Amino acid sequence: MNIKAPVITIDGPSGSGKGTIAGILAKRLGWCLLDSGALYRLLAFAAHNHGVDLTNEELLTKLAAHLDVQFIAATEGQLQRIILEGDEVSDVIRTESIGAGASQVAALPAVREALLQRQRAFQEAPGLVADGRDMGTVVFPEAPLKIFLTASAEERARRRYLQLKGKVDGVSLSSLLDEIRARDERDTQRAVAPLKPAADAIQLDSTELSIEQVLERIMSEIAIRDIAG
Ligand SMILES: Nc1ncnc2c1ncn2[C@@H]1O[C@H](COP(=O)(O)OP(=O)(O)OP(=O)(O)O)[C@@H](O)[C@H]1O
Ligand SMILES: Nc1ccn([C@H]2C[C@H](O)[C@@H](COP(=O)(O)O)O2)c(=O)n1
Repeated sequence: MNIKAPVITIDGPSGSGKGTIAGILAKRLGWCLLDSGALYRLLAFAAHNHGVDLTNEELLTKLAAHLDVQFIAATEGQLQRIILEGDEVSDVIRTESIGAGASQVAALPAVREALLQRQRAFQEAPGLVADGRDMGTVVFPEAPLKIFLTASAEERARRRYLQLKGKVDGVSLSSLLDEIRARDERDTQRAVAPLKPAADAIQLDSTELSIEQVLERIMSEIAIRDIAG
């Protein structure tokens, strides 16, 4: 019998805290981590490096199928590291412009299909925490716990501003808010695998919650379902 490892999915819009929560949760549970947005970001970044236009679905699909990428799991003092074609790109793929490119390539159906098995391959024992936009609806529809994490666009822009201020030149709250709204629009309105809560997802609005309060809510849902041993 093929018993699959349990999956906790965390979907939601940009800046809602998915990546932060997924990373801490995976560490606390000792589970694997899938940052699916990183795959779309890597594709946008690789396309830029190889001179592939972000509208060229055929070439992007080939690039997606052959992406030479390595995720190195987080250790005690270090976050997860991402290596693309031999170079560490963990930080350079995090800019808002790569995020916008990722959102653009993510709207192409053949690109999503090319990345599907690569994402499912992360489902390994003892379990997987997966964050993204379609984890609960498309990639892991059988997941025993699905979280849809949101926060107001203003709060998400404020969080992003605090994160980038002092590290990135010329960052402004109003341009971050515009970028977040544009990405929300593209991610929710695309025809294939749009950002939306799965029918059986628990919706959590983190606008007024701290990171620790969000984690507490999720840990109690894990306990109710008895899915983490
Ligand atoms: N509940 C919270 N309260 C305050 N700050 C938060 C909260 N959750 C996350 N943050 C902060 O908000 C910022 C964005 O969080 P994070 O990168 O995890 O969002 P995300 O949903 O993964 O975004 P993206 O989809 O763009 O990768 C980080 O600086 C993080 O520390
Ligand atoms: N499962 C996913 C994950 C990400 N995307 C697209 C849409 C996002 O705007 C972009 C970057 O993701 P982030 O790193 O900000 O989480 O990638 C998607 O379509 N599906």
